[in-house]
Amino acid sequence: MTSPLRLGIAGIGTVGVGVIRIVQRHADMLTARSGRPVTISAVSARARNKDRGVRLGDYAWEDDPVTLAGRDDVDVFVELVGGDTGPAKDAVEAALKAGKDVVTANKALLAHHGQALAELAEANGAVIRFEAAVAGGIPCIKALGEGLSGNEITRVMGVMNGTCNYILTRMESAGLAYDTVFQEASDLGYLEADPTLDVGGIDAGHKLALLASLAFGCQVDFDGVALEGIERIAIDDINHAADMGFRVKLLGVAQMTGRGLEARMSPCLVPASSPLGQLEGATNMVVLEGDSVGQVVLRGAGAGEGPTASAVMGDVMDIARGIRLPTFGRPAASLAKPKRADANVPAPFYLRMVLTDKPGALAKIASCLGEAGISIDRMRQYDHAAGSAPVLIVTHKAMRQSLDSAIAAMSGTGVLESDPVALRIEDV
Ligand SMILES: NC(=O)C1=CN([C@@H]2O[C@H](COP(=O)(O)OP(=O)(O)OC[C@H]3O[C@@H](n4cnc5c(N)ncnc54)[C@H](OP(=O)(O)O)[C@@H]3O)[C@@H](O)[C@H]2O)C=CC1
Ligand SMILES: N[C@@H](CCO)C(=O)O
Repeated sequence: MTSPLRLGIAGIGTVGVGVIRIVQRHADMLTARSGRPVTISAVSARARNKDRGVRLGDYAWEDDPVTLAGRDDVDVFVELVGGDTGPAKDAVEAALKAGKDVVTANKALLAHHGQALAELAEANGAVIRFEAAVAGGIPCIKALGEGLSGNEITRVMGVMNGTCNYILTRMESAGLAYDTVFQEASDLGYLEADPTLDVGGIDAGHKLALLASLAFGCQVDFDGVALEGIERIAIDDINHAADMGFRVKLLGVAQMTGRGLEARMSPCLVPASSPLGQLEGATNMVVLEGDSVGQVVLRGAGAGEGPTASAVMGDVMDIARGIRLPTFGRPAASLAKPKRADANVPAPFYLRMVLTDKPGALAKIASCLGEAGISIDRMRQYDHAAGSAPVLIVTHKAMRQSLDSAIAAMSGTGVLESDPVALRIEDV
């Protein structure tokens, strides 16, 4: 029989346990599909005696993931610890230096160190696979890197943080305030240990940076992703959007423009009738656009034990079958640093603000927009509360930079009671 592919799994939390369950449950099927058995030699985590609800007795134990990565009986190092520094990074580097292939779900690690790790892998004849790092169970890396590799990719988009989509859709369906739903998400265990990673758009930004590298053949450039979180979205924004036929989504968009690579992760208004607009709960959606294929929409679970382990195992199976592709779709040395777009493609914007209710207040705001070259499409004062006037404005297409300078000018008028909320209306 062909020699087995032997895994060393570092991290036996949610995802690691899911991977072990698949290997144990589907041993015969995996062998039949890949032509060789897939086995586990050793595992590593912090707490050796913790009951993880899965059989571990057949596997060697290592306290240190770096030692695990260097074991002679490990062909593929499966990194499911997490974090962009510390044991995850040290162990992945050790595995690659030893010429071992790496499968990881760690978007933070690759968003920050993807280029260096891809170079290290190639220098040592190893491969890195990371399907689980972007949109959990959705095989979007494989779709982009393989199925669509005959296309020039024109745009990639996605709702890639389930927690944020849960919060935004639950606010709308239950009419609840952000803080209330944030607490619900926390009680349900959805939030990362540091919730800013979710609601600040950072986790989804990591994922977008990885997709953009594959899509546009450039180095991973997480610092080039313009990030904005959902913390300032109020139930008023959700309701106004719904009145106009839109939904608010934390949307990632990456596209190559004449000005360079535009990559942003921010709350946007999308048509309620679009596939993205209809995405409910903690589900993810990735939209890929190519010059020959047109638009491809992938929808599925972006997190959780089963879906994420499914993606990890897809990568393991490719390695078992002998499929060896460069980390970001082409040799690392050929990936150039992307030129960052100095301005975004223009779009209409939604603006909500609270003004001091006094004569001329609205005129001052309108003139700030006019002086920045921004034309107003719709404007209304929608409520009144003791001296304050909430106002909603929808602009014609404008550059975000122009809008930001208009908002900066507004803050000098003395009529703003709080910083305006500005949301791009995205053409999806
Ligand atoms: N959970 C999900 O739905 C998804 C997760 N991911 C990514 O997958 C990776 C794993 O996530 P998840 O399974 O949720 O994380 P968990 O927190 O559930 O598990 C992390 C595991 O790593 C172990 N660990 C932590 N520090 C060390 C260390 N210093 N040495 C050895 N082991 C260590 C922990 O040990 P112990 O159990 O003993 O504490 C635990 O087993 C992360 O990169 C995450 O971003 C990606 C997509 C979805
Ligand atoms: N915190 C992430 C987990 C999956 O990466 C989410 O909510 O989507």
